[in-house]
Amino acid sequence: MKWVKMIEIKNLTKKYNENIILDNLSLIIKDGEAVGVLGANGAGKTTLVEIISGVTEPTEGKILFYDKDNKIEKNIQEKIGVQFQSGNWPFNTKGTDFLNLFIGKKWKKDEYVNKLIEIFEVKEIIVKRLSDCSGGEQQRFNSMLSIIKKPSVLILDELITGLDLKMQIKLINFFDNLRKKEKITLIIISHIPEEIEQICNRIIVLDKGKIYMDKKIKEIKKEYSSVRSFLELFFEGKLQ
Ligand SMILES: Nc1ncnc2c1ncn2[C@@H]1O[C@H](COP(=O)(O)OP(=O)(O)OP(=O)(O)O)[C@@H](O)[C@H]1O
Repeated sequence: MKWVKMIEIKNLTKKYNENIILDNLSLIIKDGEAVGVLGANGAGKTTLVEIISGVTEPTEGKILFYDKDNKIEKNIQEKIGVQFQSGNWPFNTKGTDFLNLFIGKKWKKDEYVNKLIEIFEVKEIIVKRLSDCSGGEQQRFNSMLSIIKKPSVLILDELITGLDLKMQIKLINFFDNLRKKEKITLIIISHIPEEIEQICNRIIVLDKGKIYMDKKIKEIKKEYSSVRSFLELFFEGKLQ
């Protein structure tokens, strides 16, 4: 089957003052791929996905979606769903306020939204002030919001960090099935190799703002038996 180039990153550099966070990075993500982005704290993972989603401007370089510049085609970014690590909710905001805003009052009768509320177990959470919710509860709500508009590219930043094991298993399976059924393109940042191994078919390892490795999960497993063993060698500095 012929593959389609979905996201193309060309010579991307991001600097904060004189600090180079992303260093002349180029990358192509194909339609329907599930890419895991790994690397140490501060490697530039969140900055990279913030730039892809349009939250942050690059210092240099370009992001193209289906060969179109995202600066010109702003509506392309509406097809991107993002779940970032945490939300800064305005005081007093409830989950239901966000649902009213995103979907309109009709969300109560929307079958898809109600199914998501059930899967993410947020029925009791959305009626509380988000600032009063626990970290894990906010995380569940954030993840649910990321797919509420049925995006064609979904970015998950540390999806399961801070969730209890039951929820971790449930959400990994949910996103894995969603990707297979809906054929969405997934970009997942995680420090949990098993999450990446189950959902993704490719990994990108960032090291100090550069791509250290870009490989198919199949090849990683063949060479190192698992993503965890590969990462252990990487972080111990035992890879060439
Ligand atoms: N708004 C900002 N201003 C200045 N420096 C920033 C800003 N945002 C990020 N950085 C810096 O950029 C670097 C990369 O941050 P980023 O959040 O992309 O890393 P990460 O790989 O996602 O890390 P983690 O695994 O800890 O989440 C860090 O050194 C961070 O301090």
